[in-house]
Amino acid sequence: MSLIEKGRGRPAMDAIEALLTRRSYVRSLLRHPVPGDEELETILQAAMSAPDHGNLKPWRFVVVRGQGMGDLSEVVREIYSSRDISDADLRAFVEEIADTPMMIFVCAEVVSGHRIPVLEQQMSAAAACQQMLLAIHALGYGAIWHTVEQHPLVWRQLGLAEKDSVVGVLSVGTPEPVKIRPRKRRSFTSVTWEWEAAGLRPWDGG
Ligand SMILES: Cc1cc2nc3c(=O)[nH]c(=O)nc-3n(C[C@H](O)[C@H](O)[C@H](O)COP(=O)(O)O)c2cc1C
Repeated sequence: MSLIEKGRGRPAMDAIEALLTRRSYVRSLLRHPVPGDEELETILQAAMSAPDHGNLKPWRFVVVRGQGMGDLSEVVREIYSSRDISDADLRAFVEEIADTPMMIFVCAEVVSGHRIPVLEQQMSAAAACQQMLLAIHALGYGAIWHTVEQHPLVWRQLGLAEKDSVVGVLSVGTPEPVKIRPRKRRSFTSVTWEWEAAGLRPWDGG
């Protein structure tokens, strides 16, 4: 069975269908089950196929699941407890993290001073993030990409140096089916042009 055929007891989605139907889910809609070890390996391997100038693989993935989510929520509590946030909001945020079934941090672990600029390396890591989102969706799970604040506690826990960045954290789980509607997407035509010698022509498919 090929990697792409693996899906929770059923064939994984066709690639084009996965591209056209991927959507994000707010954390509160993500439940257990999470991808098992074999599926997780497929997701992580998909990330390794991201475009990568210089073949640097300038990224680091950190999977957080099980008790790890509780530990992570305590790190969040420590960071936010000194901030201007009410006890109730802090408690809700910490609980939201602890209740998230799984997270994957996607970090750009860049090579400084390389002929490949750091920005390109970071973009590669972002492409790896998107590869994971698509694989997660194709395997029948849901996810959302969130920004991560640069904080020494987080950097230490993720094993990052100051030059590195976190391009995002993916919250992963099984979307609660009752509340899910298909996403309406704008047509590509409003943002696409055809090159012509006389100037760009709005895309009309001709
Ligand atoms: C780099 C990046 C960072 C993001 N950070 C956040 C975030 O911190 N919070 C958030 O609500 N959405 C964030 N988003 C947007 C969501 O991941 C998601 O794309 C958005 O809710 C639209 O949903 P869709 O993916 O179904 O179009 C981010 C997206 C990207 C690409």
